[in-house]
Amino acid sequence: MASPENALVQEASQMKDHALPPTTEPSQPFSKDLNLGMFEVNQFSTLAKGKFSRIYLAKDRETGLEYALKTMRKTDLILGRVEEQARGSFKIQSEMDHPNVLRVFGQFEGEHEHESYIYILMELSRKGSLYDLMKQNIGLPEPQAAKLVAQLAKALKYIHGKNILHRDINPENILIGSDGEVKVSGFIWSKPMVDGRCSGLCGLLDYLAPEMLNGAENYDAMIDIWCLGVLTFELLAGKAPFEDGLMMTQKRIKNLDMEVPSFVSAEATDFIHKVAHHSGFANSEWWLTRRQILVLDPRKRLSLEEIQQHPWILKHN
Ligand SMILES: Nc1ncnc2c1ncn2[C@@H]1O[C@H](COP(=O)(O)OP(=O)(O)OP(=O)(O)O)[C@@H](O)[C@H]1O
Repeated sequence: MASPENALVQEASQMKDHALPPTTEPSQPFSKDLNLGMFEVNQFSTLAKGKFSRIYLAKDRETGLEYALKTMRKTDLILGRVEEQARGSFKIQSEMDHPNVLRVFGQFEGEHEHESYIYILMELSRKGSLYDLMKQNIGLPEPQAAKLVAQLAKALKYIHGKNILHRDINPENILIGSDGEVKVSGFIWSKPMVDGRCSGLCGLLDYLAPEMLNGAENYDAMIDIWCLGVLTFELLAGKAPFEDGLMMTQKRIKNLDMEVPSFVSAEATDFIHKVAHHSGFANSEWWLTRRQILVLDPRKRLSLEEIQQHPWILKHN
């Protein structure tokens, strides 16, 4: 099973001065120190619960702008040994500025009913997460899935371009913006790469890459591409490809033991599948000449550029 590892402790970032633009959606970090009193928070209506957090709708009393406020009890973070990661993730995410990455606007600390909390003020995702979206569906329509995957590839290219590995791409960490666009979040396990590589075991069991499970001391950006492949499968099939008991899931990942359902189109299957299961594709020109996403050897996985050029992505975008 995934076990946490410590990320770098990082200082909270310096916020730049700004004036809030006259829109209903927040777009800039705050120039002043934040505190809970500045926001109207309905504590009885939780937007969602995370592993270490609760997320509330928070309205800026001065501007009326709405945010999502993530509240994390310090005791829970310390017990879960993730306090450093939580602080580090804010630093990483606050330096991101991309339409497909969830924005964070500020971080502050405070006391509430004799407990210490860390608060993170974020862009509000009004449509929840991919996890919420998939709860209602048995697989998404392919055009919708291909659009989401294309946006995710763009977001990952941006994140990798900032020398960061996300390391926890999964449906709960992909939020949906007001126009249905992808917003990557959940940077708690994200880490800067050193010479293009990272180390440590982390992430959701169903999404762990084989090189992590095989104990690779360090790995590269292909780890996130593996997760993108697992996610593509789950978006289309309605369940993750290796979903099973704890030990079996690991075994199945290592053996690439998965079966794309027959209702998934040939192009989409081609995008995600190990061809051996589908003899119909074993001799296809695409398979023989190009690499795939869900392959055991990270060096043979599609790159983010190749993903964007895949016929299934091009057809629906
Ligand atoms: N900005 C947001 N707007 C709306 N809902 C959100 C927002 N951020 C998170 N959520 C909801 O809360 C859930 C949990 O959030 P998140 O995954 O960030 O918490 P966590 O599990 O404590 O943290 P992490 O994934 O970093 O370990 C998400 O799956 C999503 O449904």
